[in-house]
This record gives sequence, C-alpha cells and structure tokens, in this order.
Amino acid sequence: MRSISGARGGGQLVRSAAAFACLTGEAVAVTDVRAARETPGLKRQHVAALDALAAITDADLDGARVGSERVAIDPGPVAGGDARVEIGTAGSVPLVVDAVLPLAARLDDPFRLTVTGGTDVRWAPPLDYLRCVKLPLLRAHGLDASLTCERRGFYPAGGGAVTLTLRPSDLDSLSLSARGARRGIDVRSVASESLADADVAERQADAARDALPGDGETSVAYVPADSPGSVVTLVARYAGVRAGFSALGERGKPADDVAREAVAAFEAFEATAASVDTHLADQLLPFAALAGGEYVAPERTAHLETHAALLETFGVDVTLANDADGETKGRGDTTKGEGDARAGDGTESDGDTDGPVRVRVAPGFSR
Ligand SMILES: Nc1ncnc2c1ncn2[C@@H]1O[C@H](COP(=O)(O)OP(=O)(O)OP(=O)(O)O)[C@@H](O)[C@H]1O
Repeated sequence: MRSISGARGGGQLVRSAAAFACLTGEAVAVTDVRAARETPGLKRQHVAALDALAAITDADLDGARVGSERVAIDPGPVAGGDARVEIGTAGSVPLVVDAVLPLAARLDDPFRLTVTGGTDVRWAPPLDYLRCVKLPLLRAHGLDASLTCERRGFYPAGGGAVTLTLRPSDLDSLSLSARGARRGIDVRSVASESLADADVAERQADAARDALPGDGETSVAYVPADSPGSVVTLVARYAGVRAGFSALGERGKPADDVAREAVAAFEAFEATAASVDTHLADQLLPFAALAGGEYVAPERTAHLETHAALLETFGVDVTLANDADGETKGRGDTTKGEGDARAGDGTESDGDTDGPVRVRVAPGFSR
C-alpha cells in the first residue's frame, strides 16, 4: 500500500490521493490528515468525498471517520451505478463532485451521484463555478458530465442537493497556453428567497454588471434554501478558456461589496497573462495527469504546489515554471506553502515567486 503524508495539505490532498488511488487501482493510505489545520483530521465533507469514491469503485475504506488522521482506500475497478452521499453539514457539495469527476476516464457505464450539503459555501467552488466554468471547459476536452441542482444550500444549514451524471469519457489534452480574446462576462447572481424583499440578487448583479467591461448574460434568481444566503459568480469567456470569480453574501455585507469582491478578482486575473484562474489551476491537475496538459496559472499557491507534488508521488511528470523567464523553479515543492492554507482560501502565494506559473503535465497515470 502506498503511504502518503497529508501533513502539508488540506482536504484536497486527501480527496485527490484517494481519487488517484481509484485511477491507478492502487491501495493508498493518507497519514497525518490535515495535520496543520486548526482541527486536524477528516471533516464530514472529506468523509463524504471518500464515500463517493468508494461507491464508484466498490472500495474498502479504513479510518473514514470524522476526526480520523489516517485513512486508507483499497479501490476496485471504476464502475457505473447510482449512489447518494449526505454530507450532513454545510460542507461543500461541489468539492465532493470534484473528487469523482476524473474517474469518468475509467468508466464503462454511467455513474449517477447525488450529494447533499452546502452548494455555495466558503473556501470552495460555488455551484455556478462548477456548472458554468469548470464543467464547460472540461466538456470541451472530452469530459461527459452533467449536473442538476435540486436545491441550493448555504451555511450554516446546508440542505442543498445536486445530482451529477458522469458518463464514460475520452479526455483530450488540456492545451490551454493562452486565454485568447475575451468574448464576454456572464453574471450569475443567486440569493435565497428570504432575501428577495431586499432585492439582494438584483443589487449584486447590477453592481457587478456596472463595474465590468463588455457584454454578457446577466441572470438573477431567488431559490428556496434552509439558511439565508447569496452568491455572485462571474463567468469570463475567452477564446480558449473560461475563468470564474465569485463572492458570497454575508449578514452585514452590502450586496454591492459582494459584487465588488468578485469583480476585483476578475480584474486581478485580467492584469496577469494567466490562461486559467487560480482555482482551476489546481483543480485541472488530475485531468492533465490523465491526458496531458499545459496552462498558465496566475500565481503559485499552496494548493497548486501540494497537488503537483502529490501527482509526482504517483509518477506523473509535473513542471511548475516561472512564466516570465521560463526558469524552472521546482516541481511541486511541498516545502513551500506549508501551514494552514485555510488562513486564506488556498489562493495565497508562497511569496517565493510573483507572477504567472506555467504548468506542464505529461500524461502519466497508468492503470
Ligand atoms: N471561490 C472559489 N472558486 C473556485 N474554487 C475554489 C474557490 N475557493 C476554493 N476553491 C477550491 O476549493 C478547493 C479547496 O481545497 P481545500 O483543500 O482547501 O479544501 P477543503 O476540503 O475545504 O479542506 P481544508 O478544510 O483542509 O482546507 C481547492 O481546489 C480550491 O481551488
């Protein structure tokens, strides 16, 4: 059994290590799970992701309990079917969905997964980021996946429900070296019905639209939800890629400020020569490991580096190079970006390099 230290990573390292186990058919144990986090060990949403991976591979799990600091997965072959996973908190549904997406490359029959929990919560991709940024980009590269949202879930109640349908997929290389010309920016503003009287969704959408250049679709929706909440997601469409920028509403935070936060993230991205946004930069790695890929991340982040280092332990050839001069700075060096990435949202730079980072991944997972 391959043993991997989770000490320098967070939930992503656990999810990805388990997903890579399923892709390679190899048994894997993760020790020192989230050791540097304030509350180490597995949280509900991590257990839920492991349950989803176990469902699609009929895996044996050991130590998949809340608080556990060691977990092992011994996967069987990736198989289709139906599964339902309940996070039971407002833990992120999109992150559970994310964990199983790469397994489409190994499916022979469709797999349908329903996940309940939080659809739009902090430190995680909002539902519209997954649905309107990540999935369309991956679909354009061979992933056959669709999502339906039965109910949104905000913090603290959660209670959202999403169904993923994943079909056998033949992935193409992610050759995303340039973002190309901007075609438009869509604004997707969503709030719980309880915030309709205050026009929260309209105000978020209007403030974002007013501050953004160019055209794009604007959608405003009020949704039933167990807790009040709101989210705005900007979907920037370029010739070669999509990028997403979002912000969540909070009690006491004006809708205009929510919009401004998302717009500021978009503007920061446009000021770089990056071809994918900060979050996609780490989330695309498993797909690049399957089919190969090259893209430019806005910056080095702890997530990018720990994820790249994890791929390397599975024998995948990953290079992170400073894009300004092409100098190779290291290959997913996990000595950087240590500590609690949760202090930020995983977007923090390690301070070692500024500016874009070219990510190159040779197709590497063997069965
Ligand atoms: N606003 C956002 N938009 C898109 N993706 C996001 C956003 N915020 C965070 N992410 C992504 O969510 C993932 C979070 O991984 P991380 O390991 O921090 O998660 P976690 O399971 O909550 O674990 P932990 O509690 O240990 O931090 C990363 O892939 C990150 O890029």
